[in-house]
Amino acid sequence: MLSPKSFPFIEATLPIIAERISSITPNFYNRLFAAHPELLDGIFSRSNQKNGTQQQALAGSIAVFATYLVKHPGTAPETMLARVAHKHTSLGVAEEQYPIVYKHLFDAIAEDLGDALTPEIADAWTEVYWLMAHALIKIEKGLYAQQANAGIYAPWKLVERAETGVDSVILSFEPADGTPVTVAKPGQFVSVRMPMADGLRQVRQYTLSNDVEHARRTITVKLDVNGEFSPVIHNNLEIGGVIELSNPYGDLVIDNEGSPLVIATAGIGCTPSAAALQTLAAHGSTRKITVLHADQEITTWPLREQMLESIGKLPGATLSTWFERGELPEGLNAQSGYMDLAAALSEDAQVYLCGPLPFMNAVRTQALEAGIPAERIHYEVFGPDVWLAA
Ligand SMILES: NC(=O)C1=CN([C@@H]2O[C@H](COP(=O)(O)OP(=O)(O)OC[C@H]3O[C@@H](n4cnc5c(N)ncnc54)[C@H](O)[C@@H]3O)[C@@H](O)[C@H]2O)C=CC1
Repeated sequence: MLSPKSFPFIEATLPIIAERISSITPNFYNRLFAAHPELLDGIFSRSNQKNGTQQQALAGSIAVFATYLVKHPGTAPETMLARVAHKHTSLGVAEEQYPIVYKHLFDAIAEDLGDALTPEIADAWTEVYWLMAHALIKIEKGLYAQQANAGIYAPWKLVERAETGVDSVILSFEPADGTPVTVAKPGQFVSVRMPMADGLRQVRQYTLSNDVEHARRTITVKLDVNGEFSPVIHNNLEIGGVIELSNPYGDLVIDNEGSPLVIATAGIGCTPSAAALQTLAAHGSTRKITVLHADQEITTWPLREQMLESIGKLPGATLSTWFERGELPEGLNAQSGYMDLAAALSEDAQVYLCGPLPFMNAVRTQALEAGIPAERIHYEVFGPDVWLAA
């Protein structure tokens, strides 16, 4: 909890920090990478640096955390902290890195605010930083301790590869050494680390799309021709090829039983839902599940066969689909255009969303307007969570 001494300084400077934070974070990352270029090899994504989403996500999380301390003293933004901690642990972030981030972040703040940063204000924001850092370190230690091994990455061998939808590929890996395998949960992701053409390693997180409870990792990767990572996965990885996968992380997990579920996905955003449906079916779940999926057309829907097979095994599941073009398929409760969530919602529903950001904005608004409280609307964002800040 924020000390009474710091509270008025944070309350008074929150608007100025919130306004300046988006120009402070780019300066912070420049300083950090100048002092620690090794962090660009296998931890930070240079694409997210270039397109600014990493800076936005950091700025957003600091602003959200400080606002929380001021508006709800004694509580913490649990969802945000858990989300950040799961991402950090999938990258191997360690306690020793927090003082390094502190130094460069506060140097950037000092440069930006100049004389306006009095010692009292600096002390108050230092307290905020360490409250957030210690909260994260605690969660991250707990997450590391839950793993079957003490490492960050282990080598995994590609054993199966299949095309799905358009431009997407399902990749299944088996352990390439004796590292003990953590059993994953549906909805979790792994970090994938691979060397790029210039030798620098890059990392991306991919949701497990199948086999979550087995000693096997299956991910589904959509090709982004303008991206850096997915073309390497698509073009350079052949059966027998070995890459590095992290232990599984992610807190957006769907339980076998409970109140009615509404799972609304679009495009490649169906990967967590495909894993959840497969696992629910394997456990013989009788939960009431409304599956909604929107895609460009029937042939562009990735993991379609797997999802339809799982839905067929779930007595409580129903499916509705929306397609922007092409002939509407039979038997899939298909409609033209964008998804309309309203008809699927019941008062006690837990709603899970995953898809491109414009889709999530649209369906989240529909759910809120239909009276579903925000805490029952869960979502997965691929990449830095710029949505949370917004
Ligand atoms: N949760 C996340 O962070 C996700 C992010 N993405 C990002 O989005 C990119 C595009 O993903 P694709 O699968 O190619 O999606 P896409 O561009 O094929 O769109 C899939 C469907 O989303 C729906 N949609 C799109 N815009 C909408 C809007 N304004 N309102 C309502 N519905 C809308 C449409 O039904 C569309 O067919 C990916 O490359 C990825 O970077 C994709 C999936 C999940």
